[in-house]
Amino acid sequence: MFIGAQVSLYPMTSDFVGVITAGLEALAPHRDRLRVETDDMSTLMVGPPDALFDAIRDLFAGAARGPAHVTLHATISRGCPGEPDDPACRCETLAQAQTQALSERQALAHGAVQDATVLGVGIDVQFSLYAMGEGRHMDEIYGCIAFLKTSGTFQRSKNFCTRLRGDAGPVFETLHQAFLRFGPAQGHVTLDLTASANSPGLR
Ligand SMILES: Cc1ncc(C[n+]2csc(CCO)c2C)c(N)n1
Repeated sequence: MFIGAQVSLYPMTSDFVGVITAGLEALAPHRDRLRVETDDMSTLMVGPPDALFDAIRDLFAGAARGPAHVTLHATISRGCPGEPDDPACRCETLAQAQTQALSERQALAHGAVQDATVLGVGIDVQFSLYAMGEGRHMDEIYGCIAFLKTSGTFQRSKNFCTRLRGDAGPVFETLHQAFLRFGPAQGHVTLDLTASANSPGLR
């Protein structure tokens, strides 16, 4: 399986390079578990989901600790049939999910968010989970939305997406669990994510 993300920070300040650099510096502890490649548009991260979501969380928290309004956009993908298999992306939780009922996966996801580390950085998120394939894929999406509503980070449902709000720790753990535990364990699942911090619209 191939698991990874293309991630971009968009700081709303003339010092945008400083904010992006602060975010990229926060990736340092994750570079030994992920392949990280930055260019002028985005940063590619490839590796297992736990390392991937911790890295995106710390990238965004690193940028959001300053006073500037900053947004992040990420396209996160697992199991894309067009990508090469990469043993570095192996994930025990995905292997186990194949034999777990939806209710069991919801309970495990809930527990993981309860245990998430609080970072002291408040964020807003809007995201969509896409479980590719045929058949009853909406059962997985509705199961995921039921988990989101009990996660403690749910803000509201919108057309095509869900909004979360709270500390970056539990919010990114909610996203991690949605991506990992819902949709076909060995199939193609993507997550489209926009995060925002320090928005003047909230003051
Ligand atoms: C996470 C992330 N990675 C790369 C870019 C692309 N980018 C745009 S400006 C800039 C700094 C000066 O080159 C970089 C690297 C981004 N926006 N966010």
